[in-house]
Amino acid sequence: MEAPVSMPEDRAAELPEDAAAELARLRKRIAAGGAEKYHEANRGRGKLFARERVALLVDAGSFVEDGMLANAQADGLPADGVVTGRATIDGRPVRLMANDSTVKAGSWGARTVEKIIRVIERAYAERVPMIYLVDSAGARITDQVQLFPGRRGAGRIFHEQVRASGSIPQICALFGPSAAGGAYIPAFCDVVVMVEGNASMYLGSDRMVEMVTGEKTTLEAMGGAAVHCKESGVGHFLVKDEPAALQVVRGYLSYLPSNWRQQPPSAEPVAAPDVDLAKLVPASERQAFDMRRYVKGLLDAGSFFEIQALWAREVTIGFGRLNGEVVGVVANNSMFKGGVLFIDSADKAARFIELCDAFNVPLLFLSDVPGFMVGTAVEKAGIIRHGAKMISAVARATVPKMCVVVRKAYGAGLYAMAGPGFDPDATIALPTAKIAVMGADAAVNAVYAKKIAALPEAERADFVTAKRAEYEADIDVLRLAGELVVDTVVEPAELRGELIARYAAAAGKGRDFADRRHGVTPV
Ligand SMILES: CCC(=O)SCCNC(=O)CCNC(=O)[C@H](O)C(C)(C)COP(=O)(O)OP(=O)(O)OC[C@H]1O[C@@H](n2cnc3c(N)ncnc32)[C@H](O)[C@@H]1OP(=O)(O)O
Repeated sequence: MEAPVSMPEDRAAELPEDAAAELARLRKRIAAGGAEKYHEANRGRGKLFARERVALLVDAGSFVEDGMLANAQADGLPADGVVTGRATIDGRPVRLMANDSTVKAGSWGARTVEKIIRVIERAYAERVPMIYLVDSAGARITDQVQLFPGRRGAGRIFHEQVRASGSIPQICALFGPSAAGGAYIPAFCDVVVMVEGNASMYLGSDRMVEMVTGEKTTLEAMGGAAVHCKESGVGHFLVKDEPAALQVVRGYLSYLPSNWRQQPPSAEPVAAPDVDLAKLVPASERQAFDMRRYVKGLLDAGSFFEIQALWAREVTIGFGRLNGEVVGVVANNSMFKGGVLFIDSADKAARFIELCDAFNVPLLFLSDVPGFMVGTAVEKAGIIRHGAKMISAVARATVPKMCVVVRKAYGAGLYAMAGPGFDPDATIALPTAKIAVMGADAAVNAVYAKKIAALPEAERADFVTAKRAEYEADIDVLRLAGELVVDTVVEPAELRGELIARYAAAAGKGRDFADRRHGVTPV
C-alpha cells in the first residue's frame, strides 16, 4: 500500500537542486516513521503503520499533510510521532490525526501536542469531522515541561475536543494503547472503535496499577477492547482488525452531517426487507423477542448501523434510514434483561439521544419497556440519577421524534421512551400496545395485596383474574386513543408508511426548547 507523503504545496521543483534533494531525502526519511524494529513488532501484532491507516481510510490521493517537518532536526522523532492533515472521505472533507507508534510508542512531545491542537482547531473552524487514529503511550514523560502543563500543553487537546463536541462529529479508532491522559482523546469523541486484542485504554498502566494498589493485571484484562466494548461502555464498536475499524469510521460518517448546521446526508430510498412485522412480536408480554429484527424489518433494507451492540443490550441504539432519510433508533430489547432499563442502558440511550439531537438526526423510539429496574443494588448505584439523565435527554431533544409503542410502555419507561408528555411529534401505538403506570400483575398486587391475603385461598385466583381483566380494559389502547393519549393506532404493516409521512411533515419544525445557557445535569 502506498503511504501518502505529499505536502500541502510541493515547492521542491522551485528549490535549488541540492536543497530539493535534501528536502526529498528528509521527507522520505520522515515518511518511513521510526526504527525498523518497531515496524516489525507492529507487523507481528497485525498492526498497520500510521500512514497506511490514513491511506486506507481516506479517498485515494486526497490526503494533504501538515506539520510533517515537526522536529525534523531531531533524530528519531519523525513528524514528532503524529501524522496530521486533511483529506476527503466519500468526497466529503475531514481532518485527521494518526499517532505513529514506531516513534517513542506514539507518545506526545511538545510538537505532537501542538500538531494535534492545531488539527482540531482547523476541523472546528472549517466545520468538518475530526478523526483520531489513536495508538499512543500518552504524554512523553521525558519532555513533560514542554508538553504537559502550559497553555498549549496536552490539556489544551481536551479543551479543544470539548469545544468542538456537538459542533462537528469526532470519531476515534483505537489500534493500540491509549495510556493515561491519552485515554481522554477517545473519551471526548462521539464514538470509539476498538480493535480486538490490540486496542486498550487505561488511566494507569499495569505496572503503575501494581505499584499503587498491588493489583496484578494486564492491559487487556484492565482496559482491553472487549472490556470497554462489553463492560465499561467506553468503546462503541469491537472489530477484529484494522481495516474493519476504518470501515466502521467511514460507515459511521455516512449517516452524519459534516457539522451541526447541516442536515444528515440523504441516500437513495431502499424498500424495507420482506418481513411481516406482526409475526415478530409475541402476543404474550412474558415472551421475549429480538427488537433488532423488528428494527431491521422496518427500516430501509440493510441500513441499520447498530452502535454499542455489545453493551447494555436491553436498549438497542443505532442509525438507519427510512425512505433514504437518516433516523436514530432507540429501542427496548426484551431479549436482554427483559428490556428493563438499567443504569448502563439509561446512560447509553441518553448519550445517543444527545448525539442525534446535536447533529439533526430525527429520533425513532420503539417502546417495549417494563420500566426502570428496582431494588437495593440499583438504588445504591444511582438508578434515579441515571434514569433522570435519559429522561432529561429525551425532554431536551428537539429533533423530530416519534414514539412508537410496539408492545408496552410502563411506568417512567414511557417517559424515557418519549411518551406523550415529552413532546414527541407523534405517539403511535400498534393495536396490541399497552401503556400504563405498571403491568397488570404488578398493579393488582400494588392495590389489592392486603385484600388478596385476607381472602380464603380458594377465592384468590378468581379475584386476581377479575381485577386483572378490569385493569387491562382500563388501559386498552383504543380507550387511550379515545382519550387522545396516543395520536393514532396503526397496523404493523402500516407503520413504515406512517413514519415516513410523519417525519416528512416534522422536518421543518421549530426547535427552541428553553431560554437559558444550559440546564443543570439531573442529580
Ligand atoms: C497527560 C498525562 C499522561 O499521559 S502520562 C503518560 C503516561 N504513559 C504511560 O505510563 C505509558 C508508558 N508506556 C507504556 O506503558 C508502553 O510504552 C506502551 C504504551 C504499552 C507501549 O509498549 P511497547 O510497544 O512495548 O513500547 P516500549 O515500551 O518498548 O516503548 C517504545 C519506546 O517508546 C518510549 N516510551 C514509551 N512510552 C513513553 C512515554 N510515555 N514517554 C516517553 N517515552 C516513552 C520507550 O522508552 C521506548 O523508547 P526507545 O525507542 O527505546 O527510545
